[in-house]
Amino acid sequence: MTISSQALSPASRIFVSIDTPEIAYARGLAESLADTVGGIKLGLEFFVGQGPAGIRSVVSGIGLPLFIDLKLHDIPNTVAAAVRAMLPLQPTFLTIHTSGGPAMMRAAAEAALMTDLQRPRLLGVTVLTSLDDDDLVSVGQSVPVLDQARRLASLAQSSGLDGVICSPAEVAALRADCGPDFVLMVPGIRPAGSAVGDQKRVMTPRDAVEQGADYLVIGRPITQASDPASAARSIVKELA
Ligand SMILES: O=c1ccn([C@@H]2O[C@H](COP(=O)(O)O)[C@@H](O)[C@H]2O)c(=O)[nH]1
Repeated sequence: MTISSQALSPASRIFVSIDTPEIAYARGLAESLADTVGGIKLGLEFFVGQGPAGIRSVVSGIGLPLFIDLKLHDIPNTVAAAVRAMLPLQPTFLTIHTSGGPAMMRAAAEAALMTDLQRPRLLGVTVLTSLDDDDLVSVGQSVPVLDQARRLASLAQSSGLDGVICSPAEVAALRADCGPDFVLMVPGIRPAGSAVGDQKRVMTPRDAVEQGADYLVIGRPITQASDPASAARSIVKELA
């Protein structure tokens, strides 16, 4: 599917990351942000706590695209089976790790087609935004983050994925490498003055979009704010 990033409204670029194991809290956040953001992301913390039924409870009737961010990483047969198992939830986006290799990515891409409904778009995690060059050295990947992200994004594209997760710092290079239709979904977003926490490669929302990001994944700067809807509106305003 071709996506024109320029056609996206500021609000529709924002996937709010609801990271909690609590179903009522997650549902409350989804309801309070439904008019302000473009999508809901639920990841490992929520899925381990509440499973598929919990996901249904949070997004039912909210009317926003669902991004299930489980970052699958296993042998091809197992990852493909997990992708198939997620299809009834009708996610718009799913994640797998590109470091699982081309066979795993191809198997996941084939599995994503096994639905009569709209197929999910598969995104590959390149280098986690919580890592820097020194972290890659410590796990035996002695190349700069940028080079590793470019390598993994190109591998993801040739293996049939729809896009990747990358930090804002790599967006411009990956856009040039992979073209306008390859989805760049970007966490590590921090409005000016907000706490960085465990993230290492960060940028403001506006700078990330100016670099060429299609979608922004934003968690704590919205969900931990005293007024999450107001925090989300400020970010939309910054992007407008
Ligand atoms: O490289 C990655 C991949 C995924 N994430 C996820 O995005 C959100 C970010 O939350 P913040 O609170 O805005 O830091 C979180 O769910 C991560 O699991 C990422 O940060 N980096």
